[in-house]
Amino acid sequence: MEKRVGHIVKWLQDKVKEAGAKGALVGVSGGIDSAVVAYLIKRAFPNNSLGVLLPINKRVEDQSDALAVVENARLDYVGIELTDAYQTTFGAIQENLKNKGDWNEGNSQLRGANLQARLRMSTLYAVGQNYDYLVIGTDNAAEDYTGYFTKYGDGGVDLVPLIHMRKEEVREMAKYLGVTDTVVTKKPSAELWEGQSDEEEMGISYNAIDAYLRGETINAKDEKVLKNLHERSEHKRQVPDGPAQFEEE
Ligand SMILES: Nc1ncnc2c1ncn2[C@@H]1O[C@H](COP(=O)(O)OP(=O)(O)OC[C@H]2O[C@@H]([n+]3cccc(C(=O)O)c3)[C@H](O)[C@@H]2O)[C@@H](O)[C@H]1O
Ligand SMILES: Nc1ncnc2c1ncn2[C@@H]1O[C@H](COP(=O)(O)OP(=O)(O)OP(=O)(O)O)[C@@H](O)[C@H]1O
Ligand SMILES: [Mg+2]
Repeated sequence: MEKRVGHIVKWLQDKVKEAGAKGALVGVSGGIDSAVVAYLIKRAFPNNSLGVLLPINKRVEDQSDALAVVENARLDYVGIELTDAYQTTFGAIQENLKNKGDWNEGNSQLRGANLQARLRMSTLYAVGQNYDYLVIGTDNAAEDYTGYFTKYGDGGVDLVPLIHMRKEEVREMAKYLGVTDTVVTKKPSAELWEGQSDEEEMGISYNAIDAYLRGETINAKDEKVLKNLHERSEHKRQVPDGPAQFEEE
């Protein structure tokens, strides 16, 4: 495991150097993926790394798991509450679309959730440029394959060090790095709404996704769910499409 950690750490150092940047930052949620990245950037850039706590509808001091992560990783950090920014922006969208008679209540929870992820992304870039740090993403292989992330939200980052790691491998690396049991064993959640659970929302378990990514056969129902998630999210793994170059006849 030390070699695998070293491989990613060296890669992070090379990429940051190549970009002419000074270091790296990550949004720390209190979940396992960002905890692993927090430890990795601390190793790669001991004096030029930052954890950013971005609570929405919560106080920084109430993000106890995220605070424990940065403290245990000895990672410098800053907390920025985005509750007002979120409520003002989503409130203005709602008010204006309602006045226009076009407000769609149907998927408003999901739209609000995606706005939260994108406000976090915008904040991370603004903080990153302050320090000349790159923004490090936390997407793992399972999230990438299923498209379980917000396009240009938590998916809007400069580097993705965990992208080839299954959830089980992230867990193993977390234990190795010294991430606390509370974080390692916590049920994966985007925490974009009360009671949200990755596995319930996706309709498939990380164990089944990991098994598929290991090349094993999974049951037909899981395979169908997975195939559907993967196909529907293909656009998130591509650069935006454009028409073919127009040629005058
Ligand atoms: N074929 C296509 N070609 C080009 N663009 C296409 C498209 N289909 C949709 N789109 C665009 O993509 C948008 C939909 O994608 P997107 O905005 O990502 O939204 P969507 O995939 O609907 O939702 C994001 C999912 O990721 C989950 N999530 C988000 C953030 C963090 C985490 C976490 O684990 O922490 C999880 C969230 O709970 C939700 O299930 C559409 O509104 C449209 O603009
Ligand atoms: N409150 C928050 N403060 C800062 N960053 C956040 C916050 N919530 C989410 N993020 C960012 O969004 C990323 C995506 O969330 P995601 O839930 O997939 O990862 P995680 O919370 O680290 O792990 P898990 O998937 O096990 O919950 C996080 O890793 C983190 O970088
Ligand atoms: Mg989470």
